[in-house]
Amino acid sequence: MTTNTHTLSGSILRWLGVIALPFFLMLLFLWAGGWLTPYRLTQVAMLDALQKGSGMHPGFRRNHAKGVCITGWFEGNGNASSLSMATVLQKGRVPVVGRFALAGGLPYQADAPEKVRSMALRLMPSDRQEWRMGINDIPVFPVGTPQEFHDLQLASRPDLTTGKPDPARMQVFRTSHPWLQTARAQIGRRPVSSGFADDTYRSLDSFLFVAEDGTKTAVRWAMVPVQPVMPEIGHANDHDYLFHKVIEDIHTHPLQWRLMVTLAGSGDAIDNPSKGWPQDDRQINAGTLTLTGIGSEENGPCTGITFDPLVLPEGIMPSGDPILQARSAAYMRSFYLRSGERPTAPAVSPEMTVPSANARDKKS
Ligand code: HEM
Repeated sequence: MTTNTHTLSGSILRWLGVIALPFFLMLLFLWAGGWLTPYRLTQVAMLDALQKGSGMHPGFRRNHAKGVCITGWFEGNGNASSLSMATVLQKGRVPVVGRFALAGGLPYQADAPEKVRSMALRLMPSDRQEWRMGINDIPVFPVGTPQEFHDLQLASRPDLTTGKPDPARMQVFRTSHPWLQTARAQIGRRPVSSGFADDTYRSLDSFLFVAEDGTKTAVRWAMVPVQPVMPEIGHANDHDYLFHKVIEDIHTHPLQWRLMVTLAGSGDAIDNPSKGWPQDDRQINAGTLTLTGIGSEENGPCTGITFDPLVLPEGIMPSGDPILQARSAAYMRSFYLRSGERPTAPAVSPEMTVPSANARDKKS
C-alpha cells in the first residue's frame, strides 16, 4: 500500500516537472517580450516614441542622428586617481574615438543656435578598461525618469499639418509635470557658444568613482573648452554651419577640453539628471582631451560604436539614476537596428583628416 502511494506521488511529481518547466519557460518568454506587462516601458516602446518624433531614417542613430567622427587622445594628470582606480584617470595618454552631433533623430536637420550639441567619447587604454560617454551641452536634462523621457517624445512629436510640435499637447505635458519647470527654464536661458569647439559638454547623469580601498564618491563631469568661448552669431545661409566650422577648426589646429569632475555635495540629487548641482561643489581637473582628427560617419571610426554610458572601466560605476539603464537598453536597440540597415550619405561628410604638423607645432 505504502509502496503504491509512493509510486503514485512520484509519477505525479514527474509529470508536474514535465509540464511545469515548459510552462515556466513560456511565462518567462512572454514576460521578457512584454506580453504580460503591456504598460511596462520597454526598449522597443522607447525607440518607437523616438521614431514618432523623427520618422524613419534607416542606418542612422535613432537620436543624435546628424554627426561627424572625431579622433585624438586623453591625457590623465592623476588628480582624480585617489577617488577612482580607473586606468584612464591615472597619469598617461590614451587614444580616443568620438563623435560630435546634434540631438534629435533627423540626420539632415539644419544647424541652429538653440539645438542641443553633443560630444561622445570612447577612451581606450591598453588594458581594455575603456570608458564610453555621451555628453550634452545643456546644464541639466529636461526629464528625470525614462517614463518622462518617453512621454516627452510623444508630446513633442511634430503635428502632421504644421510639422511642429502641437502647442496644446506640449502644454498638457508641462501642466502634468510641473516639477520639470525649473529644468526647462535652466535649459532655455543657457548661454550658447559659437560652435562645437568652444562648448561645454556635461555628463548630466551621476556616476560613482570607486577608489582602491572601495570608497565610493558620487560625481558628474564636464568637458570644458580650453579654446576661448565666443558668443553665438548664427549663419542663416549655411545649413550645416556648426559642422563646417568645427571641421575647419580641427583642420587648422588641435582642439582641447579639460575634464572637470564635480563631487556631489550633501543633498545633491544623485538619481535625477533634471536637478542641477550647486556651483560651489568641489571640482577636480582630471586631465585634458585633445582632438586632432575629424571625418565622415560613412565608414568612419565612430560609426560602428554606440556610446553606451554603462561601458565603464573598473573604478567607475553607474549611480542609482534610472535613466542610465534606460539609455543603455535604448542605445543597444538603436545600434542593432541601424547596423542592419543601409544608410543614405550623411549630411556632412569630411574626409578623415588630422591637422598638418605645422598647425600642431603652432599650438604646442
Ligand atoms: C531615457 C533617456 C535617453 C534615451 C532613451 C536616449 C536615447 C538615445 C539613443 C537611442 C541614441 C542613439 C544611440 C546609437 O545609435 O548609438 C542616443 C544618443 C546619444 N545620447 Fe541619449 N538618450 C537618453 C538620455 C540621454 C542623456 C541623459 C544624455 C546625457 C548627456 C544623452 C546623450 C546622448 C548622446 C551624446 C548621444 C550621441 C552619441 C553618439 O554621438 O553616438 N542621452 N540617445
